[in-house]
Amino acid sequence: MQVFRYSGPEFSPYAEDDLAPESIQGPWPAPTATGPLKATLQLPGSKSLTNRELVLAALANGPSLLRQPLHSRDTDLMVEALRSLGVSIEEVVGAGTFGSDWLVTPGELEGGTSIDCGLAGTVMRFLPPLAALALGPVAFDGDVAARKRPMRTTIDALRGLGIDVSDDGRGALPFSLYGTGSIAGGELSIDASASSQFVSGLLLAAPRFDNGLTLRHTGEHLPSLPHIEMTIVALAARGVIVESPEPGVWVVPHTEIQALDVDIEPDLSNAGPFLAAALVAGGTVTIEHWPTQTTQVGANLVEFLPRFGATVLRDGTSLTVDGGAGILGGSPLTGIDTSDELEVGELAPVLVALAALAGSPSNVAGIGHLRGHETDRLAALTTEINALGGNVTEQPTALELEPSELHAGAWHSYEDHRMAHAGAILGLAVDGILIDDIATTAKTLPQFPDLWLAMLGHTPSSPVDPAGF
Ligand SMILES: O=C(O)C1=C[C@@H](OP(=O)(O)O)[C@@H](O)[C@H](O)C1
Ligand SMILES: C=C(OP(=O)(O)O)C(=O)O
Repeated sequence: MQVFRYSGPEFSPYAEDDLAPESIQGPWPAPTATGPLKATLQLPGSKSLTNRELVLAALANGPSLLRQPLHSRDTDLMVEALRSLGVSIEEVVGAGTFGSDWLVTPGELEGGTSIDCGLAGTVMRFLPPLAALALGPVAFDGDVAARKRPMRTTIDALRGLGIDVSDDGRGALPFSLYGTGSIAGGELSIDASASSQFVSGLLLAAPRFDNGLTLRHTGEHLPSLPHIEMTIVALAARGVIVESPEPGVWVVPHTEIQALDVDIEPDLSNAGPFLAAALVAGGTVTIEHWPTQTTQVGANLVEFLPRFGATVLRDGTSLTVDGGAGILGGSPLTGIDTSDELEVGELAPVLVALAALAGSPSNVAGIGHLRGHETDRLAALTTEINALGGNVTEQPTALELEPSELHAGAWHSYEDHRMAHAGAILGLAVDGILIDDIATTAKTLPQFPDLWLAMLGHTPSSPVDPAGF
């Protein structure tokens, strides 16, 4: 078996103080697959669900227990921000494999604080409406890369709600708001075409506005609709019924947000690269605790991976992707053509990585707003795949891919966890891919390098069945 220059720790089920795989210094040689897979994995909790439940628990009418939440950079930033606003969040020993549960006890929201959003869209878009309910100033900033992400809609929305905001006019971080302790609410129009998170952030806080909120999206385009649905379902579970009398309009009543103990589902979008690996290496990858019903966009992998040639099997609460012989076993992938609007934009980097390895052309369309994600994902994917010999044409809102032989080379992650995932997928089939910053996966899955190696049979101490190797 090939030996990799991996110097990270043996897999341990989460070390509280060591979330980032910082022990991995320098470029990470993406391991190639040496045979068909037969791996069974558990994955940590969903970023999107964890950060919604943290916000709702912070605004609720009593304490809420979050079981098996995600412990990662994005969720830790949310926890720290809420604590600094006066919310108590205690670590509680739970039954989860990947860290403690969180007991969230709401308190009176206090301003006079600064919030580090890191590069987390959910922190920078969900927290300002909540922070505006506090009394006093709250400053928002984040990583250098975060200062490029679209925030004008949040800033305009706050002003539309009567909140005083000071910013530098770029429509981006940093900015400060001055809360007066309450928000009247009522009618508000926004253009959420750059991100669904603008809508979700307002809906999450709106039950605490004196008059609730009637929110109208005015732009032509509204991305990531399933994530708005996730927000509406999470609110409903806490007794807040959001009505949508017509597409792009949401009515949130002024009402109490009920305290609720919740189980956080595993992150199905982060299952993407692992399930995709079966199509490249061949064999099977099974994810345990796959929910039978979910609002997560990762559930759509069940629809997309078969279009490349996979078979998907459900067995109780496990989901298995069978890649057959896989590319490495001589079975080429079929390229895909997505519809006009890819609602599951979060999955795009994984789909594009598979498309780059496919034996027929692909068109991954309707992903223009991914230019405002952790990086401009259309530009980053095009640059990196083409640098390896790929044939990607970047269109304003789509990527077109033609089959091409890829070769060894550097893969830049651009501080984007899903770019790192895409590089790892290519590395399964292409020897000599060096990922510059695998540690960036700590944004939503600090265990990514360990789990990836374990899936490939490299760390027998991990919670993976290495049978078949
Ligand atoms: O609400 C959420 O949890 C998310 C919404 C989506 O954002 P966009 O609408 O900006 O794509 C998604 O891509 C992101 O990863 C998570
Ligand atoms: C777009 C993403 O993240 P964020 O929540 O920071 O927007 C993502 O995880 O793909």
